[in-house]
Amino acid sequence: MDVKSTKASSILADPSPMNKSRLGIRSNLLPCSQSGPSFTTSVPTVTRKKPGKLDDVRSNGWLDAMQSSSPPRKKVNKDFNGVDLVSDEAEIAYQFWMIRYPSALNSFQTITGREMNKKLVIFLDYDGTLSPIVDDPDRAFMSDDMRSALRNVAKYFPTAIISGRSRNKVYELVGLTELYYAGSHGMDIVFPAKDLVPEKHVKCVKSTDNKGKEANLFQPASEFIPMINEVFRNLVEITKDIKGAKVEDHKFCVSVHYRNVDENSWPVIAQNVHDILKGYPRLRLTHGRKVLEVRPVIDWDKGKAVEFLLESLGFSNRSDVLPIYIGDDRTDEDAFKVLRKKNRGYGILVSTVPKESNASFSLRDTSEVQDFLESLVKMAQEDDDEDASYDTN
Ligand SMILES: O=P(O)(O)OC[C@H]1O[C@H](O[C@H]2O[C@H](CO)[C@@H](O)[C@H](O)[C@H]2O)[C@H](O)[C@@H](O)[C@@H]1O
Repeated sequence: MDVKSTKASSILADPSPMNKSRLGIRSNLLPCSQSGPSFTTSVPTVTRKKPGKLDDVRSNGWLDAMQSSSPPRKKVNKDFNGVDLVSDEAEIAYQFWMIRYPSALNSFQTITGREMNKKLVIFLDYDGTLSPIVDDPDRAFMSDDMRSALRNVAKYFPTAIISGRSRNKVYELVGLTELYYAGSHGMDIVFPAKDLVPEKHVKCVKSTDNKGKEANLFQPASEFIPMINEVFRNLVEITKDIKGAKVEDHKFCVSVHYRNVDENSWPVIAQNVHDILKGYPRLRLTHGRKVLEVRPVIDWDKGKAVEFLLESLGFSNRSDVLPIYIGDDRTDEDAFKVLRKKNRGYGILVSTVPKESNASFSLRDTSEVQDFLESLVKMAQEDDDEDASYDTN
């Protein structure tokens, strides 16, 4: 489906990178924060079990990153009738922030640039983008309406999901065979056998896709599977007495959730993960939304996965292709950066609160993501109708 495009000006304020060497600690134990949050809060006060024991995670920034890893709950006041009012100040701050990251809904024509005949390629994150953030990661379901919007989008545009979850898990949650899936932050990609294997990535092997058709499988971190299995078991063991902690095995990476852990125990959970990682110099830590993510030290992330998919679908270096990436998490910043750096396509950040990002536009929440996807479908249908009426005239 062809659409047409213009370039929008976009505004970015990059956060200053953390001075890692100043901290004098090993780089794999540092938070890999692509876009440090601008609204950090202080480290929680805890009663130390062992004096000095938690100094590692205090000094290396993990606790600050954990504190700011997900939007705080909105401050709600009551009006005279007891009706909830979200703080005006928060809304004003959000409106100001939107000057820098305009709503993708209000900027729809600019993004899709209908007059330039560009082919859109849609990339989406899963959690927080297609499904709302919930306490239990196993219950992060997509609504039927969202699924239907996604199915329709995929009818018109090549559409891929790039998730931190394992590829099987994200497919299980989405359940649409018509999409491309990249799991484990892009370290597990399946794409149709007819598509191109990017030359520099000879590691592809033959496999089958979700329809049982022949496909190519790209797993750049396959040698890490035994190590990830081992670290998963160690993390399960070390966190088993921390109430609310949950460890997920994503095949090429491991997630340690602390959303349901009492905040006073966050330093303990961080220190435990830190202690385990000391034994694995080839693994590193990144921060997601109330989750610590352990993954291999390889030069691969969601940004690289976007480039890989564009190349394998034959869309690389094509000026008539416009990639759009929608995501809510710090790991999505790698994808936003790729699009921004190459000055092609647009990153759209999903956020209910102001935060620094390499994205160019914003959407407030999953319901706005759904609206955006439905608008894409409507636009594509209108273009089809236009073409049909042109043909019959
Ligand atoms: O890249 P994504 O598809 O966004 O995956 C990132 C992580 O998402 C999941 O965790 C997040 O969503 C959960 C469900 O809403 C929530 O409970 C958790 O606090 C969030 O961090 C998933 O469980 C993780 O393994 C992914 O790494």
